[in-house]
Formats: sequence, structure tokens, C-alpha cells
Amino acid sequence: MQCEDAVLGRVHFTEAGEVIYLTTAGDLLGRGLGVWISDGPILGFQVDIFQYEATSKKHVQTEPHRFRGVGKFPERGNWVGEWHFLAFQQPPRVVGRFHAHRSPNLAMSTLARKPLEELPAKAKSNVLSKLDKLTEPFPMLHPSWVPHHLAGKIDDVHYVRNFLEPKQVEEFERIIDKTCDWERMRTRDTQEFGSSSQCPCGRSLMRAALPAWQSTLVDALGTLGVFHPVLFPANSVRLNAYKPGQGIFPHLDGPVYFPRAAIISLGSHCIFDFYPSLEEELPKGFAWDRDKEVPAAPELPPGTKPQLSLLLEPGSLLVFSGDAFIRHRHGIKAVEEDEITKEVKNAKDIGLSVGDSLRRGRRVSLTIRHLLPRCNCSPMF
Ligand SMILES: O=C(O)CCC(=O)C(=O)O
Ligand SMILES: [Fe+2]
Repeated sequence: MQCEDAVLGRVHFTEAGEVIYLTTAGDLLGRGLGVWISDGPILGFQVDIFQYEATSKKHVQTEPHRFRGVGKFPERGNWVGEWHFLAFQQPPRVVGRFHAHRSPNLAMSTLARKPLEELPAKAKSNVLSKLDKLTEPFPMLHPSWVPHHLAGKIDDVHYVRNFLEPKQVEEFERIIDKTCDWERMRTRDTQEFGSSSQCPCGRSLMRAALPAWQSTLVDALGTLGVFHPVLFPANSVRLNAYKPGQGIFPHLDGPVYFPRAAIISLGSHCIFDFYPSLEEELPKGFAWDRDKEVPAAPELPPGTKPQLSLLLEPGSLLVFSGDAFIRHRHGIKAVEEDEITKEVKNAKDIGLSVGDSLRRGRRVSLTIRHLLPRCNCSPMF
């Protein structure tokens, strides 16, 4: 199938009504998932596509692109239909045509272009309204996430209290203490799971299975829509352990990861800060700042104050995406005691007031993300 310059690949329509798309274009890596529906002579399908250049060092799109195709039911041979783009929170708009061939063996370069026939209006509108009904909201826009969204100066930040029960927190801490092989750093201890050595072509890391207890958490985040089982599954878990007085310098996680991070806190609370975004060239690729022990990025101007702070409680889940991920550095101050200031957005919900202070204990966090594969040697998904 080919649609304008945006999509080139194979689409599979399953008997169960699913649509699966796999990019076959040059250096693009991509996949898509969706649904199809028919009414009499008309077939409509909708697919969320996540694709990026394998060699790109910039941030990829923040959400999958959603497209819709509608045409006469395909017979053998060439197939043509309307191609609609469903931009975020906007009605679908026709952006061109798709051309396809109903044979898995035909190379796209030989695809003959057929003129688009007039589609019977009633059947077409039936198909479109059925697709509207089947349409799932974009990830994290599901109504169940609304109460957890922190409306304010920085969008795309969600906080869930008591995501884990105290018993689960303890159980995970026990497993971590028993099984972790920490890399000791000055600012914290750390260990990353989900990937191992470089792949044969040298562009990605080989996939490694997550320990069972982490898989359970990762699967739960998939079910809740934080990650997508096909388009951007969570495949990377970084554990960080901080003693009182340790923290993490303000940093951006970078384009190595799909722009969303989920952080589960165990042990002590901490205050997690987001900093104002700067009008700067964003870091490309991945470089490590050895002094600060975080991904490298230009220094914030001295004295820059956090723009949004959150108290992360043990058992809580923090999810940030979009601009909060791409442009606003985040960090944790290296202090032994946290002061509640008026910037601590969720202090009141937790029953704390400005001026209160809390002593830190040992905190362990799990940062769960989608590490973007950069080749097809060992697909991470
Ligand atoms: O420990 C935390 O909550 C933050 C960790 C973090 O920012 C990271 O691993 O990139
Ligand atoms: Fe981070």
C-alpha cells in the first residue's frame, strides 16, 4: 500500500477486523495497528502508525499518526480509495488517495495507479460513522486519565497516587535488594534492564527479557494505555537508588526513548522538579555527561528555579510525555530533607502545607520507557 509520501508498506486485514501495517520504505522503521469495517460495497479502515527513520537522532513524532482509508471493497488486483488524516482533536480531513494491491507478493514499485471511482454516499457514511464509534481515544486521553492530569504550567504530566499497594512496594523492594547488580555512581546507584550488548549492525542494542516482576508492571502500564503493545511497548526499565542527600541533575531523557516516561517510586518520597524549557537546539542522539551522570544537554542558566514540582510518594506512578518529556528538564535535588513550597503542585492533595518539611529515606525508582529500535537485527517490540 502507498499513500502520498507518508505511508509505504504492507497492510494485513485479519478476519477478526484488525489492520496491521508494516513499513517497507527504505530506512523507515514502522508499524501500525487499527480496525476495518465494511458496509455493502464499501470498506473503511483506520490505522495508528508509528514510524521513524532508523538513523534519525531527533525526536520522533510524539503520538502515532492516525489515518483512515475508504474505498470500494477490494477485488483482486489494484485497489484505490480516499486517504484521510485524523489530526489530534480535529475532524478527519481528506489528504489524498491510497493505492494498494491485493496480493502479498507484488512489489510496490509495480503498483499501477487506478482512478478513484465515485463511492456510494450512504454506504460510505455508514462506514465512516462505524469507524467513528470504534475509534479509541489517543493513548492517555482516555477519560480515566483525566483526574490524574496535572493541569498547569506544564502539560502532559500525570500523577497517580497509590498505584501500588504498600505490600507490593515492600515486595518489589525485597526483590530489588536480593537481585540487583547495581552500578555504583556518585549521585546514585543504577541498573538498566531490557537491553544488552550491541546488535550485529551496531545501530541498536540487543533485546533482553525483563525479569518477571518487571514484566508484570510493564504489562499493567500497557493495559492502562501508557504504552502500546505494538506501536511503542515499554521495553526498558531503569532502576535508580538514592540515599538521603543524593539526587539526579536536571536532564532530558532524549530521543533514544519514545517521548514518554513512567516512573514508579518505592521506599522514600522525594520532590521531583520540572524546569522551564529553553529556546535552544534540542540534544540530538545520546551523549553522557560524566560529571553530572545524566544525558548531556546545555547547562541551565544559573539560578533557574523549577517551574513545577511534585511530591512523589512511595507506590506512586508519574507519567510525562509531549513537551514535558521533550523540552522540560527534570531532576531531583540532592538534599536530605524536602521543603514543601508553593510550587509543589500536589502537596495539598496529600495533606501537606507550604513550610512543611519531610526527611528523606532511601528511595528506589523504576523509570519505564520505550527504547526505540534503530534497526531490524533484534526487534525490541
Ligand atoms: O528517579 C527518578 O525518579 C528519576 C530518574 C530519571 O529521571 C531517569 O532515570 O532518567
Ligand atoms: Fe530522566
